[in-house]
Amino acid sequence: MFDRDTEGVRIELRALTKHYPGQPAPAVDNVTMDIPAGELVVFVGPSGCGKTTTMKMINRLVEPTSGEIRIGGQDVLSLDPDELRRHIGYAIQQVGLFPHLTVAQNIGLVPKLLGWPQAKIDDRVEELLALVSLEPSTFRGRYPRQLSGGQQQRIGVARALAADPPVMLMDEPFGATDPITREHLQNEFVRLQRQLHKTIIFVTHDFEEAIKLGDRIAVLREGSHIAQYDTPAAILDAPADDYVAGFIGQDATLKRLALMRVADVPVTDTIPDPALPQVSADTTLREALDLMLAHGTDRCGTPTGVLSYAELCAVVGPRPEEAMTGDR
Ligand SMILES: Nc1ncnc2c1ncn2[C@@H]1O[C@H](COP(=O)(O)OP(=O)(O)OP(=O)(O)O)[C@@H](O)[C@H]1O
Repeated sequence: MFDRDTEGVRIELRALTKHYPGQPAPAVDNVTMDIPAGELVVFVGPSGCGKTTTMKMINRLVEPTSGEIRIGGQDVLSLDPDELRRHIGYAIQQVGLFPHLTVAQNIGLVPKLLGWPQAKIDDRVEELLALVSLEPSTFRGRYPRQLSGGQQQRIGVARALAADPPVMLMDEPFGATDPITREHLQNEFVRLQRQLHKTIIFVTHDFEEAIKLGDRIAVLREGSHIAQYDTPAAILDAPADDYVAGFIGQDATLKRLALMRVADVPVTDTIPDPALPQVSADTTLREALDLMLAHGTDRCGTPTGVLSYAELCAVVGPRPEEAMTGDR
């Protein structure tokens, strides 16, 4: 199988099509796309455009009508589907934890199927619970009904990571949580992916989530046709057409701030001021701006000094619409 290495491998879709029987048009129509090794690619698009169908063909929960899928160069359609699924992490909104199994048993399910010795499974469960910020001694023996929605989704992500697959498919995995929990899970997930370098396809309706998590975003139309496939910054700077611009909405500048971190901005005032609200190097500029607004100040303390509102605005430069009406 393609997972001799636990870091990501490339995924290639070639003329991939799914026509469900009895439907007038294909749900996925002739899609060709490369997902680079170790990158997180987000599929965004309206309900029914074929995001889930595209994803489910990759782990063969849905059989393609035609086309090719390669993972790490290997032809997926020639592999045994059950065997394939044991080597691809899969996390979904409904989580799908088994109610009669403990957290530890749920996480250990795939490693057990793969024949890992129990001691190795136990170690892995401990490691994964810590990774998703749940105290192992508190949570390993609990049943899913004894967890909050956000905790269940973390277990879902831990379970998908259990056998250290190079490829993860994630279908709105944080969808069922409130905005604060969701933001927390997203931040943790960004941190995790920086360490793990999996190849991840992540489906969401939420363009903000796509910007925050994606190395690249595929904006999809009906039939999974690709409207634009590029980095978040490139899409925000130059949306391919009105359809893509519609996803970005009015606040492109704020979204660009969410892409940058405090560490990206050189500050001129390098004298620390502990009286100011403080941010870390990893805080996004959007969060730094929110903090300034919440404290009614135009400055905040950073690990290297003081960041001002003016410096923060300067990094995003002119807004795209201003740039377009500039001196041309
Ligand atoms: N098993 C099925 N049989 C027939 N049609 C289906 C089946 N599953 C999905 N479809 C249809 O295929 C199209 C694409 O569905 P899909 O679930 O892939 O879209 P999606 O973009 O993931 O939508 P959502 O964001 O609402 O989950 C829809 O028109 C849907 O009704």
